[in-house]
Amino acid sequence: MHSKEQISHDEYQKAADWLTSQTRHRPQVAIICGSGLGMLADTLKSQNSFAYSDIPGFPQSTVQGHAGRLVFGELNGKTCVCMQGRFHMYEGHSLCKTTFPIRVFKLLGVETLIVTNAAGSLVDGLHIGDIMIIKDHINFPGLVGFNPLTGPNDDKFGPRFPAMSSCYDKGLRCLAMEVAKELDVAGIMQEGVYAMVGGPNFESIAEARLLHCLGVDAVGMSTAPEVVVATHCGMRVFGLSLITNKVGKSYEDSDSVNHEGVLEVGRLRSDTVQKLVTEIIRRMEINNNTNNAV
Ligand SMILES: O=P(O)(O)O[C@@H]1C[C@H](O)[C@@H](CO)O1
Ligand SMILES: Nc1nc2[nH]cnc2c(=O)[nH]1
Repeated sequence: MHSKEQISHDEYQKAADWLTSQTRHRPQVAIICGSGLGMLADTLKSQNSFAYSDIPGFPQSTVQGHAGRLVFGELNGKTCVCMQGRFHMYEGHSLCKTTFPIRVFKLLGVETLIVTNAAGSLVDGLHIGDIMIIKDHINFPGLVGFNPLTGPNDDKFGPRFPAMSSCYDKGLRCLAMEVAKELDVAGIMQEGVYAMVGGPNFESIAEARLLHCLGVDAVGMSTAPEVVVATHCGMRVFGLSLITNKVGKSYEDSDSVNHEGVLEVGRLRSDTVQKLVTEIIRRMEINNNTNNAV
């Protein structure tokens, strides 16, 4: 599935112009809700929401737990746009379609992207229900050429060869830990490395052992392409993985993971994730003088 699909600048612009004509909100922060974490969008005040099917160029969500709505609104003094449902490579979307909303957000003036996901833990220190602040990622599809930036570079968004050595903003990671301490949830939070695999199957035991050997703390099926595209166009990025399951590394393990279980942990922890993100957004500094539109 090495997609050659290209999306022109005009197509991103068309979606951005349509949204601008439909809502008075001009978002500074975009939030992507992971599996089972869609209720984050419900916290926005003065909401305007749009079904993905109504937005020019948007793909459709096909996964349970991903509603398929873009919600605009205010959160603790910041204007936000929330993806209630994301797109995954395994749904059959090309990677440039999977990441289509990110460039639309850029054109809307978004400066900061907050990504959330559900992920399986590969290490002893990360338990079900813990929240991992993403420090770095391994983009497995990207390493073998499945990258949303493949194809002619759109210089209006960013450079041909973008650096990825500091894509998860350090200031926001420190802020998240401070907030976690104040909310008394620091005990379930730590930084770690997220790896994206293509999915949709969960890991075999041998794959889990390989990921563990490679230094992966948590594994999932999303996020890295979104972060690559956001970093390429100069956005500040913050990411959280909710640990929904342990990834079995022993042939003696009898537990096996399933999507319903993943969604259930999302529901159980939604309140904590919501409080954390809301408070981080409240304290986050926004550079109002930056005109990010390209
Ligand atoms: O959208 P995210 O990355 O949170 O979803 C994860 C990966 C799969 O889509 C699904 C598996 O249960 O959860
Ligand atoms: N690949 C993968 N994705 C997940 N999403 C939630 N849990 C998991 C997991 O164990 N593996």
